Amino acid sequence: MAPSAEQPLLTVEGLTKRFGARTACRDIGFSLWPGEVLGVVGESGSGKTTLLGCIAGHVTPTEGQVWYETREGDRIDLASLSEAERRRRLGNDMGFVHQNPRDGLRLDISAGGNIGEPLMRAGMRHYGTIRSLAAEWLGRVEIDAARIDENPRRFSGGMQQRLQIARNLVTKPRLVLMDEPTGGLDVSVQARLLDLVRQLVADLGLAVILVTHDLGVARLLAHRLMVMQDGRIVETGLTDQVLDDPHEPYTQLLVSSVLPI
Ligand SMILES: Nc1ncnc2c1ncn2[C@@H]1O[C@H](COP(=O)(O)OP(=O)(O)OP(=O)(O)O)[C@@H](O)[C@H]1O
Repeated sequence: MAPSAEQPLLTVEGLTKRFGARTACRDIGFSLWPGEVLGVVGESGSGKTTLLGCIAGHVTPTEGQVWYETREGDRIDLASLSEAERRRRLGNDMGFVHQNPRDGLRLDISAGGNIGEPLMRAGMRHYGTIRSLAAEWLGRVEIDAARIDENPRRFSGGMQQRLQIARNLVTKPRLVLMDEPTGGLDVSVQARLLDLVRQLVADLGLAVILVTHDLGVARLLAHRLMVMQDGRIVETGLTDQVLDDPHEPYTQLLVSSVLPI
């Protein structure tokens, strides 16, 4: 179970996103508590990625608020902040793991550089400390620390994804957004990565919003599930409850694999 806390880390209220005549997200509202893993599932085009983008700041909502409880205890609306202000207030408190690791890594620098860069951005200056933290994090994501100076272009897809995760977690964010983190990988590589993610999330007490097509991934990682259809939340509840005893007809179809997700 997710640890309890007095205040939600994130509260989304009345979030709507329209692209011209198309409404990708409609009046979305939910809260996420520290240490909680929330899975977001639904068929293709249901608005999952748009919702994640609105929280991450990649997409500007048309209406609504994204309240965030900062480390200092302030409640700020991320939807109303400029990019610079968002960076200033949030710092490294929120990570984003892309489906394609190439979107979240720098392929022109070494593996160690990919982990060290966010530390330097956070103000760390001592080269020896940065390098030893990078080596430690390579080990934590099961990459041989001897490969610290290698370019990640030479890594397999699974290794690149693990490096992307290390780059995101090294600065100790409290919230990590994940968009299909195991999407492009072989089944055996997926299983190993899922184990690793599950362990890191538990060890670090991370809150996660996980967008996934894969209900198996959702079952393994998520404490709670939110089912989206046509931009709306149609069902939400504890993961086992939603998957084993879905109440809404749409969720029943989704769980019985009738829908093309
Ligand atoms: N930049 C955009 N411009 C116009 N329409 C968009 C844009 N981004 C998303 N949409 C539309 O918004 C709706 C929701 O898309 P979104 O990508 O959020 O769904 P999704 O559930 O993440 O789907 P998938 O699982 O296929 O990624 C879709 O109809 C999509 O075509």
